Amino acid sequence: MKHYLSLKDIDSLPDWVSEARQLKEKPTAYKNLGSGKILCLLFFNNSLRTRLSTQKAAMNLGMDVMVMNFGSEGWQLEFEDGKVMDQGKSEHIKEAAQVVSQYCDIVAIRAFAGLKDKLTDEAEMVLNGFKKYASVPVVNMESSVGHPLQALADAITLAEQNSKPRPKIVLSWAPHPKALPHAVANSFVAMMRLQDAEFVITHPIGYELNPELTKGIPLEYDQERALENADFVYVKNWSSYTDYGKVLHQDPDWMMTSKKLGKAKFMHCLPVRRNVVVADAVLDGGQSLVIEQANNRTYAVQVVLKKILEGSNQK
Ligand SMILES: NCCC[C@H](NC(=O)CCC(=O)O)C(=O)O
Ligand SMILES: NC(=O)OP(=O)(O)O
Repeated sequence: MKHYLSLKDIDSLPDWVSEARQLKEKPTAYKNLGSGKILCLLFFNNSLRTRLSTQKAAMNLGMDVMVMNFGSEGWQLEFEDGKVMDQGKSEHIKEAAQVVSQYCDIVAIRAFAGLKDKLTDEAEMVLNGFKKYASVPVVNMESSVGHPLQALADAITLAEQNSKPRPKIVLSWAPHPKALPHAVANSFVAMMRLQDAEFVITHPIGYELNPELTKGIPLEYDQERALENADFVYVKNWSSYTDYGKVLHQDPDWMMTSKKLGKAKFMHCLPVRRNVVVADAVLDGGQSLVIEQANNRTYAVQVVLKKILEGSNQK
């Protein structure tokens, strides 16, 4: 494997999950694999988990890590071909990606959706720009349309917590004051296609995800009905896809509560707005898996980095 850009780069999810769980047992078992290798993390958006878990995973593999925040520290990058660069953008992706490649062995990138223009976001300019012009493997740390490291971590958490042959898993939309991207929900849906589970999506009318990604998956607009007999409830806000990037309403009735959750386990990628997305009692109770999900981010990205390092060592 060269890049890790989406779940399509996983050849066998069960194998990767089991390898990640082995790494969790003995995190420094491959300390020599990354020795002398450098990972460069480029952030165009904020992060807590992705940044620290990726640094930790790289260190577990013996790699050195460099981090750069483009939002506040880097030059503003231009992505358009043939552009007359006489405005605010100082550097073109063509030079930036080639230069960064000279300083590291793997580059990992976070660049969220702008949520202004669907076509621009779906073009994945930042990730694809690096993929095109960088000469080192590229890892997606949440792009416009996907968060495949989160989905891999969630698959690890489900494997650890599930005791049924075919659990019922519900992806439930929640209210939020800001317009948020579709990336986490999209990758969760893609990951669920690789699971043996009864999977249902629930959200208010107008919050349908990209129909190409959700084709064939049951959608239930009645949240209460969707949650009946659920084993796992994955809660997440996203903005409208059809009325692109808009917050249509913030219906507080969609917040996850202990009553609605019933006996199910609660999942969320974090960061989460307490008492808007989910009630305190759920996060503070024994059915919440959010802290373990964040823990598993380390082993998800560690398995990705390990596979890239093993691949590049074979050359
Ligand atoms: N990587 C995890 C989620 C990141 C982002 N959430 C956020 O921006 C929430 C920010 C806030 O609550 O202000 C998202 O939904 O894609
Ligand atoms: N879940 C997640 O990606 O968290 P951060 O945005 O803090 O990295």
